[in-house]
Amino acid sequence: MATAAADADTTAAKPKSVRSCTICKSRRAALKRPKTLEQICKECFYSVFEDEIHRVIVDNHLFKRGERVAIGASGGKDSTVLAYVMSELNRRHDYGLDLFLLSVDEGITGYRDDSLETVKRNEIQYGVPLKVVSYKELYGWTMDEIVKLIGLKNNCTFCGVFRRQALDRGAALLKVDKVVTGHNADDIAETVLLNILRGDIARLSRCTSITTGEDGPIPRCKPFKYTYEKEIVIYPCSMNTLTHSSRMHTSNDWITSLLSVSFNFNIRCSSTSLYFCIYSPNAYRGFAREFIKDLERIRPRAILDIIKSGEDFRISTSTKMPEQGNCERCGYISSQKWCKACVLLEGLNRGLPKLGIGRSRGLDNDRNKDTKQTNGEKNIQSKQCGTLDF
Ligand SMILES: Nc1ncnc2c1ncn2[C@@H]1O[C@H](COP(=O)(O)OP(=O)(O)OP(=O)(O)O)[C@@H](O)[C@H]1O
Repeated sequence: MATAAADADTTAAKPKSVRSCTICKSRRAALKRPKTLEQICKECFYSVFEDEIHRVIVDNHLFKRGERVAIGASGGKDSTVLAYVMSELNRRHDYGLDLFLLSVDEGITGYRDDSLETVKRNEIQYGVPLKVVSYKELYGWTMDEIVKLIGLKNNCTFCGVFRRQALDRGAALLKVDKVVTGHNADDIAETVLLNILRGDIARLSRCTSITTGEDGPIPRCKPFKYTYEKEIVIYPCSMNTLTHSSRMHTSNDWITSLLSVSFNFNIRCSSTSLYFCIYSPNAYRGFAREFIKDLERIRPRAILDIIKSGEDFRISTSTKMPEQGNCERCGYISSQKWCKACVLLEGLNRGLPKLGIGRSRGLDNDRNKDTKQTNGEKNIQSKQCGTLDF
């Protein structure tokens, strides 16, 4: 009778087929590239990963020589890898950029305080100066205090609105020309999907742009627009002699896989921020994320295809987009009388924290409808969606 042990012995006795790297054809393949499913060696993975990002930067003319660029650094995996890759490429290809790390401290105990320690280490490791701005100093409130007042529901709205503005304010203090963020291909595909599910045409039309905010105070770029999240996770490992289990490429448990290997990388990112924010139940985004991960398992190209679909959406020429002006209170860019941060702050300070949450409530009630007809034109306004975009 065959036993499990005997089966295991037979399997162990089978000679393993040794594949060579499909790129260099000489070294042994060490991993299946998540984006293309090519079997490649670590060295080739390391260089295609960086070369693709370099090509994205060059082909999209993301930077000009001499520009000052702030890297939005949360201490999480994406922005930590971004900070490393940006400083490497800047040096190797002589972009001539002045790089800075810019962190927003939302005041979330046990989450951001831990990841900020990582950013402080990165400042020293990569030799890139760091600026930290906090919600407390900018708005008088920490997220801990806001959550205490309003509870978990809707807190992402406050955090997303405040963070976007805080990054702009920090960037202005640093006098930078651009901000880069670690939004990756998975994030963008998720956002496309969510904007479709919400019918948010205004955001859908801009969420796939590699550079946004050119009409605002400081443009934002996403050099990882076509970079897969799984590859961002593998990249630090490929620099070392770590071996990856195939599980890492197959499901969401790559996070667990990553945490289970030694964090002895050149790139150190905070393990706390590998998980979602402690205040963010974010169920809706969570479903979209899971859906995209499922699609990716069946067909890795799905992520790029969703981004492509988002890029190819055309907004009807009779649709009037919101006109940008300035907040009458703080001067920040706004299509309303007051910017969203001022509306939310007014609510917090008046003890009416729900003021300004939702699609048509708040100070600008009458003016804040999603759509209204003006001379036969459909006027589209963005809906609140928490931390979704920058
Ligand atoms: N507190 C922050 N300070 C500075 N930049 C931030 C902050 N939070 C987010 N960002 C920027 O926005 C990007 C996307 O943020 P998001 O909250 O979606 O985190 P993420 O996808 O987990 O990225 P990361 O792994 O870098 O935290 C980050 O990669 C970073 O560039």
